[in-house]
Formats: sequence, structure tokens, C-alpha cells
Amino acid sequence: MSNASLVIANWKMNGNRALTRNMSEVLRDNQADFKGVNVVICPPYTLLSEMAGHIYYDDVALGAQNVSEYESGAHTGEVSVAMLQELGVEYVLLGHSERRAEQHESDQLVAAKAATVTQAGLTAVICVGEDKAQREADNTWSVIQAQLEKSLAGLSAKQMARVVVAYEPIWAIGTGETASPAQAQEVHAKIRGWLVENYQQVGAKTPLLYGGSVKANNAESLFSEADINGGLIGGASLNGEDFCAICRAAKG
Ligand SMILES: O=C[C@H](O)COP(=O)(O)O
Repeated sequence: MSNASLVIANWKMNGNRALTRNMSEVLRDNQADFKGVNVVICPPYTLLSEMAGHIYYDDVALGAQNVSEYESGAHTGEVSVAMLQELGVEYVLLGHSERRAEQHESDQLVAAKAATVTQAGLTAVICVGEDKAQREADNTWSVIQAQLEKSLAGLSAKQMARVVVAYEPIWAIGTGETASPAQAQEVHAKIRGWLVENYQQVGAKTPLLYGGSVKANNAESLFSEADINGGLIGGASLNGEDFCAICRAAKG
């Protein structure tokens, strides 16, 4: 049985206009297989408008991979929440490990962005995860807990109702080395416990996604775990058939 109801495609710095059309058509043609599963596509900024024009049915939403913490003004190269809203964006990925590593995004910056996004009524998808050395040193939970505490700092219960948490072990991203369902569930159960302790009923309902080499052939076993409510999909979201297979696994 699947416990998943949300599947998010993160195209990262991949894709083109042809892929937006192809993905929309494949999703439309297969939608009956995963009715009720919320599907979100996060293409690069430049393809958001194109993707918005090709979304053919209700259960697919548009997401962005990043946003500025500022509302407007002299911030060359940045994109605001209002700009995303104008395109129909409903979800924003924040604190992905690639941005934490390559753009040196801190937990504090992630928290500022999460405040802006949730205040505007969009959903913030907060990414957390440990690297290989941290796991091998048995520090997985202390790393995740610190990221949660700092990246969600200052959010009200109302804002927390617009948060999704994505657990993405860095050693499993793009490597083909997936966390086993039991390894993922162990961390998800701790995240759930922490959310309930800190945000009570709201925390009990926060969707928890797993990300890291989720493929058509391992999605079903991951999604059958009690606290895995869906997936954040990188590589396998660049192919319509593969992505639909993962959405089908979420439907169960
Ligand atoms: O945001 C998605 C994750 O980084 C997972 O990427 P992946 O499925 O290519 O391992």
C-alpha cells in the first residue's frame, strides 16, 4: 500500500521547451493511472511560463527551484515570489543540497526564503539531508535536526501548514545509490516525531518526501513506508514515461 500523495519533479538545470510539451502530453495521457496524486513540475525559471501553458489537468501544479528572499528591488539576477505567482507557481524548492553546496545557501537564508514563500501563500519544500561522512560518523539525525531547527526558524503554525519537508541524503542524489526503504523510513520517522513535538497537529500533517535516486523500480517500496508521503525526483523526472511510472507507484 502506498502512503504517498505528492510527487515533485526537479529538473535542475535540464530540459528545454520540447520537454515541457512532451512531459505535459505524457502526463495528460497517463493521468487516469494516478488520479488523486498531486504532481508538481519544477522546471528551470526560463521554462516556467512555457510549462504553465501546457498543463492540461488539475492535479499537476507548477513549482520553482528557488526564489529570492527579497520582495523586490535592486537584486540583479534574482526572481521574486510575486513574479513566480504571476506565472501560476504554487511550490518552491528551498535549501536543496546543490544550492547549499554550490551557492553556499545557509539555513538562515533558507528560513528567510521560507518565510517569504509561505507568507505569500505558496508552499515551501524545505530540503534537508546528510552527506556520506556525516552518516558514517553516525551524525545523520543531529545534522537533520539542526537543519530543521534553523531552516524552519520563525515560521508560525499558519506558515508551517504551507511547508513540505524533503529528506534527501546527499550520498543518494544522482548516484544511483538509493537509501533503502528502511533507512529512509528511520529518518522520516524521526522527522515526523520532531515536527509533531514542535508543531503538534500541523506537524503531524506536514508531507514528508524522500529524494535521492528514486526510480520506477524502487518507488513502490519506498512509498509503502509509513512516513514517506511522496518523492522529490531528479534524473527520473526528465523522462515522461519514467516519471509517470513513479506517479503510478505513489497511487499504489
Ligand atoms: O531534487 C531531487 C534530488 O536531488 C534527487 O535527484 P536524483 O533523483 O537525480 O537522485
